[in-house]
Amino acid sequence: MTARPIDGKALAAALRAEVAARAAALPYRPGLVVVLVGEDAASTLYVRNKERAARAAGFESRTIRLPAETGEAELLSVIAGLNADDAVDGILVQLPLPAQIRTGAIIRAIDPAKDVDGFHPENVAALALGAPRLAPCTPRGIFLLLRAAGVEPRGARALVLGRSNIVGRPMAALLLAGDATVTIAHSRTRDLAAECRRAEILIAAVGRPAMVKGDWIAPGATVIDVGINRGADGALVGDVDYQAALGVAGAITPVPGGVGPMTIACLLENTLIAAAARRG
Ligand SMILES: NC(=O)C1=CN([C@@H]2O[C@H](COP(=O)(O)OP(=O)(O)OC[C@H]3O[C@@H](n4cnc5c(N)ncnc54)[C@H](OP(=O)(O)O)[C@@H]3O)[C@@H](O)[C@H]2O)C=CC1
Ligand SMILES: Nc1nc(=O)c2c([nH]1)NC[C@@H]1CN(c3ccc(C(=O)N[C@@H](CCC(=O)O)C(=O)O)cc3)C=[N+]21
Repeated sequence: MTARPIDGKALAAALRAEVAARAAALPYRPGLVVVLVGEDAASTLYVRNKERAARAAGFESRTIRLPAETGEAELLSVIAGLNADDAVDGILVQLPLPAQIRTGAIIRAIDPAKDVDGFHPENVAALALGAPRLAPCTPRGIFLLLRAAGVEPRGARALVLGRSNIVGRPMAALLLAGDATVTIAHSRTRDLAAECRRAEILIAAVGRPAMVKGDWIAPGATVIDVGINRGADGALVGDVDYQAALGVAGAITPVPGGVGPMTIACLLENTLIAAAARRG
């Protein structure tokens, strides 16, 4: 048996086209601003992809690039300016931030109505209470991928590998809101392989190249690979041993071309949602 690949690139293109059509019908252009502090290679790539997608959707899109040595007070004042700017519907501060800046202080400073990452405590709380407002883009994109692949979370045993604030935790909350039976595994989990093997839906978000082996996967399971890692040859590798998984899983997302493009499409969708809520 060969697993069915889930084409995130195609689904993301469809969602982006839908967002562009909805944006074209508005009497204003939705505005998205990305703030990038320093020059982390992966972040630079992501920011470029995002800017291109936002422009193609007809958004007003801007990237503010600040030097790596920027202080917290300086970044807070940039955010205050964006909060006050009526043309700005969405603010995304690219993570990770340099060590001299407290990430929590920055996230709390963003107007929750413009928090298109869904990382502000108010938006996190809404999701935790089962009534998501602006949901984090990667988990939201994964949820849409599952739906498009015809995978029903309701009643399914789901395993989320990873508990970060940007992927693992919100992913678990969304799956729970979708009536899955959710387990969260992490670096202190005793028998990772055994936990994975029980899952009908396996979401890998650890940041370890090809850590999830073929024999960790239940036959027929749906495998979502969030990992974006650089292999020895510089190529992108996911968190799952893709070749091995193909022979066991029922469906699987590739890297690249799986979760990543959906993250960007959902960022555009969140910006549209934020704009509609702010501007009516
Ligand atoms: N495609 C996309 O759109 C996106 C992709 N990514 C990618 O997804 C991956 C994860 O990102 P992110 O959540 O930010 O990463 P973090 O490093 O913040 O979190 C990793 C999580 O994995 C757990 N973990 C790490 N090593 C192990 C191990 N050996 N065994 C078990 N658990 C382990 C950690 O456990 P503990 O908490 O115990 O330390 C932690 O909860 C990365 O490759 C990242 O590049 C991220 C965002 C978007
Ligand atoms: N505030 C904040 N929000 C984020 O959402 C956020 C962040 N910080 N920091 C970094 C991670 C990582 N991330 C990715 C998004 C898209 C791709 C992506 O487009 N990937 C494509 C292309 C990759 C390529 O061509 O190299 C793919 O997987 O097919 C990857 C990674 C968002 N993140």
